[in-house]
Amino acid sequence: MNAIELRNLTKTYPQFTVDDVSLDVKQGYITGLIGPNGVGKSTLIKMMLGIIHPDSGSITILGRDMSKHEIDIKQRIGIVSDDCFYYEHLTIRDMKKIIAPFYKKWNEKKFNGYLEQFELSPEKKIGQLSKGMKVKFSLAVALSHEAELLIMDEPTSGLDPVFRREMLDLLADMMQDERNSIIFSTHITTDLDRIADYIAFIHRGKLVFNEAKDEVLERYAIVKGDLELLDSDIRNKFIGIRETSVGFEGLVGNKEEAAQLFGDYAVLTKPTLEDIMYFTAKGERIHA
Ligand SMILES: Nc1ncnc2c1ncn2[C@@H]1O[C@H](COP(=O)(O)OP(=O)(O)OP(=O)(O)O)[C@@H](O)[C@H]1O
Repeated sequence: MNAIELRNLTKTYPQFTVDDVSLDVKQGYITGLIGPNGVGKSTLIKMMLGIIHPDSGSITILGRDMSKHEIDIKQRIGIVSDDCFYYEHLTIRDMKKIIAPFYKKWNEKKFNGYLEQFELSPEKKIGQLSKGMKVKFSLAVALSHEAELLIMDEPTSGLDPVFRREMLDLLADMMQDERNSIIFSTHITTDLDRIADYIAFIHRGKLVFNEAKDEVLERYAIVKGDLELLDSDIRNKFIGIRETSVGFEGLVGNKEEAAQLFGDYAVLTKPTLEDIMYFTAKGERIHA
């Protein structure tokens, strides 16, 4: 079963299009949504949350059509972002009084526990919270109403390393219940190395792939070698390539094919998610 099903989603801005994206977010797993700046990650997430509406396509969340059941769906999802549209002039306590009655399964004890754990004072005004504190507050809200699905837009970008680690542990705890799911947009790919099961890679408004992280890391390879190995046919085999005066380093999407092609003449290594993002952006080629 899928926690989220996006089908043929398209949204056009004057200078940018989310272009026919279909994506399944599997229930029971953590999916990382990765991609360089400005490729459409936030636009996709805002569509999932009903904040902006697609020009065409459909969004099904927890088995229900988002365009018809937004209020019911939002009972069951948690939203984590530093941009949560809370009222800036209210204190955390007063904001909670507005939010809590909306949720049928609100757990006040849990919420107060998270405020304490995250060192958030209930007296503090939302407008005075730092970026990281806003993320902590929205995480406290998300974890206090038994959300089955967390939708998180760049949740770790404003967080210090200590809380980042703590947050990843909290997410891992949530995943103990196998019905729960998380989608998590970021360009801090090391967080995903740690916790993601699936990786959805967006580039220039298109989905490049959505695959199990381990399979992605097995399928791609970094190839390093001398410049004399390169001619135009060989260059075309690379998704992205960086050439210097001493040699080249590039990303290929088929490790076996590259191993046959280069034999002992080049060195093949396992890429990181960051390598995949970097070379795909550099190569500017969609290969899905
Ligand atoms: N309301 C809008 N009107 C016009 N263009 C927009 C609007 N919102 C976003 N865009 C454009 O859509 C593109 C994608 O933006 P989006 O915020 O989805 O990217 P992103 O992948 O989340 O980037 P980042 O990692 O930098 O947060 C950008 O070129 C942005 O300028």
